[in-house]
Amino acid sequence: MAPPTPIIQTFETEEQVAVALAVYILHLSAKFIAANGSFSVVLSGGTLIDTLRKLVEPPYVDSIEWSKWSIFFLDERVVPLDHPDSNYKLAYDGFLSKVPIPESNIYPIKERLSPSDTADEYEQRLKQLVANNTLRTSPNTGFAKFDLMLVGMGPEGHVASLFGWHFQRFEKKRWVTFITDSPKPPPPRITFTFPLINSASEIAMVVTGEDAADAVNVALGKHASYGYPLPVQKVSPEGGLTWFLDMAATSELRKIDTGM
Ligand SMILES: O=C(O)[C@H](O)[C@@H](O)[C@H](O)[C@H](O)COP(=O)(O)O
Repeated sequence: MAPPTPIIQTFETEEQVAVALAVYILHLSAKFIAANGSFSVVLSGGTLIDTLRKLVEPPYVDSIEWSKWSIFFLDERVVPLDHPDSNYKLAYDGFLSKVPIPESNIYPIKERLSPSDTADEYEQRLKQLVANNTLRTSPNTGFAKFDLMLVGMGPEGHVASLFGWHFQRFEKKRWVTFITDSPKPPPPRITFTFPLINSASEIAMVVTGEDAADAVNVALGKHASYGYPLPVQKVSPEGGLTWFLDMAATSELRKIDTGM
């Protein structure tokens, strides 16, 4: 079955993106908790965590059943969890420390393993969570089916730690893989693979700021089907895909094509 058509939402400012994202997450949280009694959320690092700031403020923060949430990491830098480069630390300081999600529902990487062992261990943990019905499975792919992934994009179109000319983006079998030469520092990371990402129920692509404008133009502009796809163009979940963009991120997309 063809994936559903993406919904593209553009807002004047990043502040408006933050509000719209909070409303979207609030609705999905209520919907999945009503249906399944739980809500599994996967976080990217980067500016996304700051764009989640409205969710931890009234009225949103008080309308969410945080005890039903579980938190996973789309990609993670292989550093201790209290290291300034850690996505867990970024998420904890900016988001997780401000909401009552039970600690046992938060799934950071295991520290002090090699990148390869860190990826293996995280993948095994996800498989155990599927086996004990904490996570659901996609009947189509056999991969875990997360309720919501919140995905950022780098200026050259990477998502998670899946970069343009690095082989990890082609992985078909693994759920979680590793990279030791990430072009975005720090080099050692683990990352969800595309088959796992695209098994999700809902993905929000949250992209703000002028640095992203060229890649947004490639991904969503009229030449999107030309040439070799950026990693972001391979985000195509079974469920819904919603883009949250500010005007700065769409500045190239909105330029009138004069043919010159
Ligand atoms: O660990 C990471 O670096 C992130 O998970 C990465 O994939 C991020 O989401 C993008 O690079 C966008 O980052 P910005 O929002 O900071 O541009």
